[in-house]
Amino acid sequence: MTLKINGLVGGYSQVPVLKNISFEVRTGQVVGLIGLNGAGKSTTINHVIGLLTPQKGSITIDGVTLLKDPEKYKSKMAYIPEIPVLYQELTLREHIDLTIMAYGLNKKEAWLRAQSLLKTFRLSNKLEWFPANFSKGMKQKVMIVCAFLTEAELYVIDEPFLGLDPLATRDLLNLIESERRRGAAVLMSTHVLSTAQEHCDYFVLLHEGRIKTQGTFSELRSAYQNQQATLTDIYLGLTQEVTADE
Ligand SMILES: Nc1ncnc2c1ncn2[C@@H]1O[C@H](COP(=O)(O)OP(=O)(O)OP(=O)(O)O)[C@@H](O)[C@H]1O
Repeated sequence: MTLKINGLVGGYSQVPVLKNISFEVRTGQVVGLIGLNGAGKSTTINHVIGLLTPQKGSITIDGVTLLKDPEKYKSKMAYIPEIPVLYQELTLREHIDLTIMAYGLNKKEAWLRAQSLLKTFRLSNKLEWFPANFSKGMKQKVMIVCAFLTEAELYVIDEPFLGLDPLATRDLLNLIESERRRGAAVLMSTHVLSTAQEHCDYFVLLHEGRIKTQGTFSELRSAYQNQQATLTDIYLGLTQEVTADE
């Protein structure tokens, strides 16, 4: 699987927030989309999931655009939004059934995976609960369970660690790693740079809708001319550089 973003110009109505964005996410890769507030991370993700249409450039999954074959494009992807979106009138069990139906999964196999995910995220005894009864973190865990039970080829995760407790953060990171080993690709935006440094193997640093730099951590360190630099050092260095430029 290859997600290819090529020369993307995009954004909202007439305002092109993103200016010529190009990067790729391949099978077995965890790519971190890093940037300051308002850099364009969520806008990029909204283009990838098809909420926004490119003004210029293209986004393809294995050569297919959303326009050309929406079913094929979307079936390869599972998305976890920054703010959980759940159906108030559906129980946790019904959310899982709905996901199984929407992705055309084998019900028995998918429920086996769901049971294991529910156990991991300590939700096994809450199958009959409605979203109104869940805390913010629990809602996020429901989104995680539903996304990961699909065994997607590509996971798109917007700010995955906000609102998760340390135990759930660790469990999500373990899950991402095991899915990566299975052959899935992950694109995630995050501000938690220490975690990104440890768990992503490629980084795209956005600033004001442009890619400031991209590469593996060792490539970023080389470009920054400091082999001891942390991702936070590089990020802050980039910010200062940008501020100084202005
Ligand atoms: N619905 C919208 N309509 C118009 N402009 C928007 C909309 N959403 C975001 N923007 C603008 O697009 C730019 C990029 O925003 P985006 O949400 O992609 O940033 P981000 O990197 O995800 O930031 P954060 O870390 O704060 O979530 C900002 O200038 C923002 O004001």
